[in-house]
Amino acid sequence: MKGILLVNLGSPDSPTAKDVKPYLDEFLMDERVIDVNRILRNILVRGIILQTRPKKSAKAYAKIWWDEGSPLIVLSERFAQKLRQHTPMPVALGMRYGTMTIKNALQELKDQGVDEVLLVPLYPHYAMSSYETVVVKTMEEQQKHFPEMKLTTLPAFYKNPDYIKALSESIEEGLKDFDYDHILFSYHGIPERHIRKSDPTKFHCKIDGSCCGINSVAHNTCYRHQVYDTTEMVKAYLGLPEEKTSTSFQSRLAGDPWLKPYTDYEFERLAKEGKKRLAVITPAFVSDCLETLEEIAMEGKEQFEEAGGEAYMHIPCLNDNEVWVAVMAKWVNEWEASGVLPV
Ligand SMILES: C=CC1=C(C)c2cc3[nH]c(cc4nc(cc5[nH]c(cc1n2)c(C)c5CCC(=O)O)C(CCC(=O)O)=C4C)c(C)c3C=C
Ligand SMILES: [Fe+2]
Ligand SMILES: [Fe+2]
Repeated sequence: MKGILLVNLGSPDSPTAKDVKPYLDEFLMDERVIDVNRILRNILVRGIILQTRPKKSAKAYAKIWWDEGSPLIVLSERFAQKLRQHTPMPVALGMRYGTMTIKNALQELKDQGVDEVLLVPLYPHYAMSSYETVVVKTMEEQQKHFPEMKLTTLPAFYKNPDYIKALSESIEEGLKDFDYDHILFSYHGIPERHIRKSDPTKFHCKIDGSCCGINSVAHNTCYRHQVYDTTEMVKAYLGLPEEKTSTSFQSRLAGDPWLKPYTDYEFERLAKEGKKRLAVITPAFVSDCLETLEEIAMEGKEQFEEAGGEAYMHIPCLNDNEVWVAVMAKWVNEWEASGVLPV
């Protein structure tokens, strides 16, 4: 029997430093997230970052935590629950980091008689620190614990017309009562080095957009290329004027150069340029989470208003939006019926 495994990033069990620490330890010790050799990663993560970050992150989590738990987990569960109503197949939900493990989710599917799994990384874009690490971890767990299971993976859906339609319509809905001067597409950042590492040709990606018009196999794994494609396709779908939109990258850690422009600098630039009413969308995330609810909806608002902005709105992620659930149901049900995956 076929079944569906949804995988998102994960969250700590509670917004306390005690629970945030082991979660961040697992997250940041992932070689695809902090991609230096193991010894250096140990020093960097355990010797430096984890000395102070858990307390700071726990405070941020406490600001967005819901009675039911972490927004990312609750919203992913709601999405899974709605998807179950649209497909006859068993649907399980696992997280790349934390206690809701991929192994347990695979076990849940096995217990329901599933021997053929479609893995759905809940990320629209390919990055080694998001999509790729989910695929690698799931393959490891499958080979180790469920060798009899067959595993297929949904491709990154950043330019799939059904996804673009669902995302665009959700943005349109979010904007219906907000008269905006500008829409900022803010994506999670990654170190520039990750772009070069993920380029199979080793020479295509120039990290300035000059390469993106040249057809290349590199685009299949280029996060920067893919997010700009999403922005352009949404702009085209909604007929948004060029001068009223821009793209930026949020959530960087100190150290190496990350993809630019940085979202926090953009808040200041846009406000100073007289864009008084700003809408922000965050399409790197399918579910609202710490990075959208705290960094963008709370901190971002403050930064924009301090720089002279007057009105600010964060448009929610797709979460358990009905159109989005129907799109995912269409993709998984087509896979069940004919083995065909969306492109
Ligand atoms: C080297 C560090 C990081 C990389 C690279 C990175 C890439 C990346 N992350 C997401 C999605 C999410 N990240 C979230 C939180 C988060 N991310 C990092 C670091 C990197 N992410 C940290 C340290 C944290 C924890 C919070 C903090 O201390 O600031 C979340 C939110 C999780 C939640 O519980 O709500 C998401 C989602 C993507 C898509 C991505 C690469 C494209
Ligand atoms: Fe992150
Ligand atoms: Fe390119």
